[in-house]
Amino acid sequence: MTTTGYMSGFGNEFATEAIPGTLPVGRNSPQKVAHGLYAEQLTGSAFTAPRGENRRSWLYRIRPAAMHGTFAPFAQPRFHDRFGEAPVSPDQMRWNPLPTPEAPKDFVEGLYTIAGNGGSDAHAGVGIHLYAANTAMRGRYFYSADGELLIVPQQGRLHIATELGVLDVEPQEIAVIPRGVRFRVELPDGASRGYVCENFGAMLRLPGLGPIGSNGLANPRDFLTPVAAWEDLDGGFELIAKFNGHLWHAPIEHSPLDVVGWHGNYAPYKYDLRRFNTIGSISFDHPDPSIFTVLTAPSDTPGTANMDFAIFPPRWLVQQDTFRPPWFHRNVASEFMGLIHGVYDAKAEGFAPGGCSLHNCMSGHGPDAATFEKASSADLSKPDVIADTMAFMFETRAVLKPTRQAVEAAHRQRDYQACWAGLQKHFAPPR
Ligand SMILES: O=C(O)Cc1cc(O)ccc1O
Ligand SMILES: [Fe+2]
Repeated sequence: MTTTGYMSGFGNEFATEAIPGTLPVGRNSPQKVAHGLYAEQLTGSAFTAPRGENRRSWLYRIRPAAMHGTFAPFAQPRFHDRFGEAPVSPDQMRWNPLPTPEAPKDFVEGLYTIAGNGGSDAHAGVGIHLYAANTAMRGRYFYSADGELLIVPQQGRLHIATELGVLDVEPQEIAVIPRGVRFRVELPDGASRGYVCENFGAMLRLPGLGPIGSNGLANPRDFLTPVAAWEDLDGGFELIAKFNGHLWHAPIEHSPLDVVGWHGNYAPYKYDLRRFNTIGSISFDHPDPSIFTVLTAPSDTPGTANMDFAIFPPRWLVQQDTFRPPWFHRNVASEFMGLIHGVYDAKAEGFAPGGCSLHNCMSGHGPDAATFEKASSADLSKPDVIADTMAFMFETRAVLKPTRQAVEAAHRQRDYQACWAGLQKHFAPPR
């Protein structure tokens, strides 16, 4: 039964039942569960993780997750963890959008790994994937045991039916599916594309706000977790798993989306990026992009994230005696950027919605020549408004190694570095 609806809050202890009386009261695993269901715990953190980090949910379902056939390798050669097979150069790189598939492709078939680092063994790093798909997943369910999936649709809505409920997301919204949670994606608008960050590290969370105070950036109540929804389907279905860097599939005789009620704090969620409370300088200078962090996945080193997810939303620029767009820079972190909507303020041309760029550790980058010329002579007595735009960045601690298919792709802009070639020498030392 497909119930739709959401519960608000980030990482809350939720409780939801699609049939009243499903959830046991005062215990998790009674001798007999209501309505003939099975109880099953799904744990996303070490059992003994500190309370604030501890994530698990109790699922009350028609059949346990253990019931399926034997896994065999699943051939989808574009989706994998083989980062850096081609030499990893420090070149700045940019790509046009992934072409729309000609043949039918569902979400899993449409995934295309562009870069990554680390892996599931290390519980550190990320896989960065694009997707371009045109059909619903039919009779097919997927999960990643390797990482949680941060899904950023760029074109076309996604109807994501998960074990814990249904998420409907549209471009400028994101969805996060925890490691291990099984789901099916349908495409209400047909041909769809976007970006996926598979986070092998500690789970994404809201950043600390420090002196910003108790409100701002992404506010917890704007995160939405689905209410329980179940389907009771028998048939010859397929369960696809990403496990230890490889894809596997097993026959399954029923839909695994059969959870009638659940409670806990390990669950998928969605967030509308347009709700982000953007904070910036109201005096001078352009702040570090950490001010735009939506979610962060920490590493073992305090303050040095495995991965940060930052956005560049519409905002006012009012800084005085300041070069207002992003400055020229080099960072220890590595930056993968995508554009969901509109134009990005550091790139006048060539960074297309659906496209992406990679600026690795210590590789110089910044505004292109056209943006530099315009911003260095802009009238600062008036505020600028950056409207109708949504870019994002997956920023990682370790070098992002592009895949061979990404380095060799026809849709890679081999002339990307030329965007800085027109920067003039203006040096005029005093005589
Ligand atoms: O490279 C980029 O465009 C992303 C970025 C934006 C910004 O405002 C400051 C630093 C930074 O890396
Ligand atoms: Fe940058």
